[in-house]
Amino acid sequence: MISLSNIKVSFETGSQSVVAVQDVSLHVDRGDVYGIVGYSGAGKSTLVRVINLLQRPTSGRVEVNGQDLLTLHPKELRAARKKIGMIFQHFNLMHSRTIYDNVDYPLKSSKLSKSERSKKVKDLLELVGLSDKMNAYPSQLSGGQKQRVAIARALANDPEILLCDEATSALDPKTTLSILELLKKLNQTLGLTIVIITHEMQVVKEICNKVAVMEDGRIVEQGDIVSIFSRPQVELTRDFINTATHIDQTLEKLRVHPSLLHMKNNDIFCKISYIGDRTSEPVISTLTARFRVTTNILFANVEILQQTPIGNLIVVMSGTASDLDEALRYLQSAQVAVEIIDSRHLQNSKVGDLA
Ligand SMILES: Nc1ncnc2c1ncn2[C@@H]1O[C@H](COP(=O)(O)OP(=O)(O)OP(=O)(O)O)[C@@H](O)[C@H]1O
Repeated sequence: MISLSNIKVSFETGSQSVVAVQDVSLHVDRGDVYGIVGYSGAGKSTLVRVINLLQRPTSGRVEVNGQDLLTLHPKELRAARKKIGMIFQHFNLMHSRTIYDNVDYPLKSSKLSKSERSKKVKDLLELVGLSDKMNAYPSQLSGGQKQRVAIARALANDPEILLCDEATSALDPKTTLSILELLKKLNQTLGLTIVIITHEMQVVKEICNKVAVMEDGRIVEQGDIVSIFSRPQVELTRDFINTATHIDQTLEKLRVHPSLLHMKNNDIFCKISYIGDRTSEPVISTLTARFRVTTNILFANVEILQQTPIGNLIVVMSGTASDLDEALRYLQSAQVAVEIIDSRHLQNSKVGDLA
């Protein structure tokens, strides 16, 4: 559906040149909900604006739905752009017009009759749950409601793609979830392909089936959400995941209150991660039953991503040195990832040695 190849975007400001996007290739399939995550300044907004050529790349190729956008004439490009809706962090509604008029606005150049247009606007407002706000003005709506209006407006020309530029960043967590639910519904019922850029892995976790992680204008890691969450390859991705799964808050608490660990000589302080329907209980009970290793669970979390459970535990394992070695070998053979955080037993190991 979307294929970006070797995209570079640089901005010339006076004597300086800023490279915002550097050699990015990205492929989004029809029906994907594709997340692009990165900290501020990573180049996400610039990249997403390349998809509808709001930002022309300095070099590279932009293909959308089989069309090479950079070769289109202005009229063809306008038609192609109608099939790509976009929503923004600050909604960008017209404040002097009613909600009805905001949604109707993109239909001005359509071939629909007046009554067809009116039906379309009403249907769209119903789809986003705002039929009763038709005659209100944007200033009379909450942030979540404004974003719903923006979504209805973005859907007016029946786009096949919806680009979301930090669409939930100005909303509280509960409203964020309701907007993500709506996007999920649109993806499932209309088959809408969605690209979401965000600085929150939490958002990606809720709704995306694929994710790319951006840093300094480059994509440093990309793949399906379950692989990325269960086996992140780069430190930045781990940081984002640890924040989204609350692991870093737990580690911070343990750093501040090390007495909570109750560690003895041989003990191993580690993170255990597993994927699929294997639950933590058999793993932990096997450690005790087969290897005489007891496990103190300091934190446990299961995320369900794309119907796949991914479990993370932070534990202290206690036992004799040889029993602990055997237990670690068993965990590895059982496809359970172990990341040593600190270990007196393995004095010289680093975090991630056994991951
Ligand atoms: N029009 C512009 N002129 C000059 N530099 C720009 C322009 N637009 C973006 N940049 C620079 O390009 C880099 C990437 O910016 P971009 O807005 O794409 O990042 P981002 O990941 O979306 O961050 P944020 O979430 O803060 O918007 C930044 O260093 C930014 O200053």
